[in-house]
Amino acid sequence: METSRKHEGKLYYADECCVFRKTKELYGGLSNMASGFPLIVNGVHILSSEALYQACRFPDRLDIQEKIIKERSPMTAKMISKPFREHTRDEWDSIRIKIMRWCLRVKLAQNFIEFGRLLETTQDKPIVEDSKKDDFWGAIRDKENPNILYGVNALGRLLMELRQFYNQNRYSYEIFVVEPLNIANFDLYGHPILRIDERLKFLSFIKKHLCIDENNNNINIKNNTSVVNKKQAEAKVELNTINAVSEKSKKPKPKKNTNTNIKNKKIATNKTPQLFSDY
Ligand SMILES: Nc1nc(O)c(N)c(N[C@@H]2O[C@H](COP(=O)(O)O)[C@@H](O)[C@H]2O)n1
Repeated sequence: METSRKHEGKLYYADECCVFRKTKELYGGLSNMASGFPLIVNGVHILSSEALYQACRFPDRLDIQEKIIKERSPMTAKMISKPFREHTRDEWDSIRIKIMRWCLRVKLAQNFIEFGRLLETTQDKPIVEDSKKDDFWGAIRDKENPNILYGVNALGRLLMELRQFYNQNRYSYEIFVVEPLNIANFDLYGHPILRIDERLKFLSFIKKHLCIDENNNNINIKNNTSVVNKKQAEAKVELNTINAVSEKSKKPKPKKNTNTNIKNKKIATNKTPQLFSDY
């Protein structure tokens, strides 16, 4: 159970990580606050993973779920839930990581090209949500050295876990089929949340963007302008640009850990296991 363990904070060097705060920044799409990654659960259209996560707090309150889901802005969806926090389901703190992991899996299954591409651009670097005051979901900048962030970074860690899952299971059944969580009252609008199965949708997406010549069994990408192809080309250009920029901006590392507040904190690098696999 999450509550029985203390989550360990980690120290991150921003210049070695993929950091996101604002949704319009390079890695902003990793934030639950990002729009452009719509979801459908039990046939209900939900505009962001934030709205889905917040709605999961209130399985017994259809009215609150509806208020959250009908909000256009993800941030407002979170804010609108605040006055109702006392109605949050009882065991929330012990299941919120599981719920967030599930929300991210749905985001990937239903936005495979866009979100997968974004995960790819993070290579194998630590992913960190740069937060002003939330050192559980994100990590907070050190006042003396803003290159240093410290926090549990739960969202960043779940995204790294998802990236690993994506790299190991790309185009597989597991990516496109997301089972509901095995917890009581995992409900939306009074009905149990059902399995999400995006296989047919993804297949028809692929078919739409391929020319299938059934006479000689050839499969061609339409005029080289298929969405998949174009996105992959764009991702390559973007990655090259990121690499070029980070090569250019290689500068001597700032002095590390001179600040006594952070001296004994664990430093996270891309070699540090930082997943939540046991939850
Ligand atoms: N207040 C706020 N502003 C942002 O810009 C954020 N990215 C977040 N963090 C996100 O809030 C969600 C969790 O909220 P609660 O645990 O219900 O407070 C989660 O998506 C964080 O990533 N918060």
